[in-house]
Amino acid sequence: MLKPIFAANWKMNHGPTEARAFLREFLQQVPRSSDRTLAFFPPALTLHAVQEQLQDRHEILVGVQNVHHEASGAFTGETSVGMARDAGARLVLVGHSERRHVFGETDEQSAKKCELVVRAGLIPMLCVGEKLEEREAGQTEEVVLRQLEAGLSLLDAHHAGNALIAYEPVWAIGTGRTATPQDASTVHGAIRRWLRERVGDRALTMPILYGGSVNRGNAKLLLQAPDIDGLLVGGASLDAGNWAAIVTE
Ligand SMILES: O=C(CO)COP(=O)(O)O
Repeated sequence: MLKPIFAANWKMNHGPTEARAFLREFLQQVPRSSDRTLAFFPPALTLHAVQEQLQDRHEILVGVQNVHHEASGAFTGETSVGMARDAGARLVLVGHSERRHVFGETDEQSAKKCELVVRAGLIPMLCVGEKLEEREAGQTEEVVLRQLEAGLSLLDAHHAGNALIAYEPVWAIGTGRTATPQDASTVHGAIRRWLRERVGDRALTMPILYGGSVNRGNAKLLLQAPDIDGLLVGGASLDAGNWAAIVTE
C-alpha cells in the first residue's frame, strides 16, 4: 500500500485571515508524521499566508487550484504556472470538474496545462471523472480513460509517471453522495491498468486519489479499498478540527 495522501481543495473558500486561523488550529492537532502526505490547495490569493504558517512544516505540500494554459500574456484575472512556482506552489490541480463543467475547460487545455506544469518543475494532479448521465449510460471508464489519455498526452512516460491522478465522479462532488469504496476502487483499478500501459511499472506507485463527498465517516473505508491511495477533499477540509480528525484517524 502506498503512503496515503490527504489533499484539501479549499475551492473559493478561506482568504488569508481565515487560512492563518485554520492552520494554527490544524497544526496543533496534527503532529509531523511520515505515515501520510498532506497537501493544501488554497485559493491563489491565500497561498502566501498558507506558506507562512507552514514554514516549519516543509513536509506539507501546497498547490494551486488552477493555472492558465498559456505561459503568460494578456489574460486578465488568470494565474500562470510560473507565478504559481514563484509563489511556492509545488502541485497544480488540472482539469478539476468545476473547471471543466463550470468554466468549460477542455481536454486539450488540461493537456497544455499538464505540459506547462511539468516544464516548470511542478507536479500536476490531473482530475478525471464522469457525469451522472455518463455513469448511468455505462460510460464511466470510457470517459475517465479519455480524460486521462488526453490530459497526459503531451507528457513523455517519465513525466506522466510523476503525475498524480484524482478520480472525482462529478455526481459525487459536493452532493453528499459518495461513490462506494467498491465502485471507486473499480475505477481506480481501470485507471491503474491504463497507466501501466502508458508508463510501465511506475504506474504501480503512482498515487490515485478519490474525491467526492469524502467525510469523517467514509474516509477510512475509502482508503482501505484497493488502488485508492489518497483523498482529495472539498467541503470536509474547510473546518480545521474536522480535517485534522480525518487525516489523523
Ligand atoms: O471537488 C472535490 C475536491 O476537489 C470534492 O469536493 P467535496 O469533498 O466537497 O465533495
